[in-house]
Amino acid sequence: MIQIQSLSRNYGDFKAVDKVSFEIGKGEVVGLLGHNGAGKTTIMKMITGYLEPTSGEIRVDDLQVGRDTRAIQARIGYLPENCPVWPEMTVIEYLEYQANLQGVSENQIQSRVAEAIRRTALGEKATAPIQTLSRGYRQRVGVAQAILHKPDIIILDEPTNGLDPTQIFQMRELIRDLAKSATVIISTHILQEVQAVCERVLIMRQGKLVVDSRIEDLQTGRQLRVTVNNEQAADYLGRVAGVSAVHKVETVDELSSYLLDAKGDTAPEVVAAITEAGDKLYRLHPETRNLETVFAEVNRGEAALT
Ligand SMILES: Nc1ncnc2c1ncn2[C@@H]1O[C@H](COP(=O)(O)OP(=O)(O)OP(=O)(O)O)[C@@H](O)[C@H]1O
Repeated sequence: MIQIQSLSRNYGDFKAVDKVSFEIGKGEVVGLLGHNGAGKTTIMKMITGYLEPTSGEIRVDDLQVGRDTRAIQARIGYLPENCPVWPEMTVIEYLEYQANLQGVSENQIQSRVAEAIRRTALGEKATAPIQTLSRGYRQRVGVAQAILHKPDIIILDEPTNGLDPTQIFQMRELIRDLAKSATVIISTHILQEVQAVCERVLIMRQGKLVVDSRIEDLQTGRQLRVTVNNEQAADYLGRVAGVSAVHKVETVDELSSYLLDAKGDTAPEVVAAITEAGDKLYRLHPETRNLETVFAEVNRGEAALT
């Protein structure tokens, strides 16, 4: 449904987004995860046609951003990072105004606004001026404006930013509800956000896409953590049968730790290789790879798309 091909955006010499490619299928709920400044907002602005790519291509089915930006925008509901809402308008006035801007026909505006208010549980605040709403309610108004035109793609930039735990819970419920009828992309720097609502994660680091995986695939991955008295042990650990990759974690007091991506139980072979190399084994234990450990790998600069 959405195809991103070698997408880049530079600001002067700085590469905010660097040759990113991915595809998102109809109905998927995808989390775009990365620390502040990783390039998430820049990607979302390019998909929604509000920012021009330096190079690369964005397609939505047979439409192309640039050539068919208007038609694509008609299919996308977008909650920007800092949702601009008019403080003096009431919720209903604002949503009617937005529905108008989004090209909803005059005779449908009332029913669309009513439906958006119902889905975002804004009923009791419908006639309140936006400036009197809490941040959680204002975020919901932002989501309500994004769904007025019944988009089949919903893009939410940091939807739970600044919300308290109850509001976060409510926003997640809302996102799950939206996901029943649309493809959803959520950008966040919060792991739990992705874990709570997404089935797939794209992890960005310094403008590059470094992980693209289904969450359940990440969680079944197994790793062995090994500590030996050799800083160069990665050379032979990588040759052990069943070990597909070696990530060096740290060297402390002349002891080096490595994480080995391993298929099945390779512990006996790893011990044999360490003995054969004449090194001393200080620690060896299995670790379950999950979103948290993968994100930590990414931020140590170890994970890379193969
Ligand atoms: N208009 C701009 N001019 C120059 N640099 C920019 C501009 N917009 C963004 N950047 C830079 O591009 C990089 C990516 O920014 P972006 O907002 O996409 O990151 P992000 O992952 O969404 O971060 P955050 O979680 O903080 O919103 C950052 O280093 C940012 O400073």
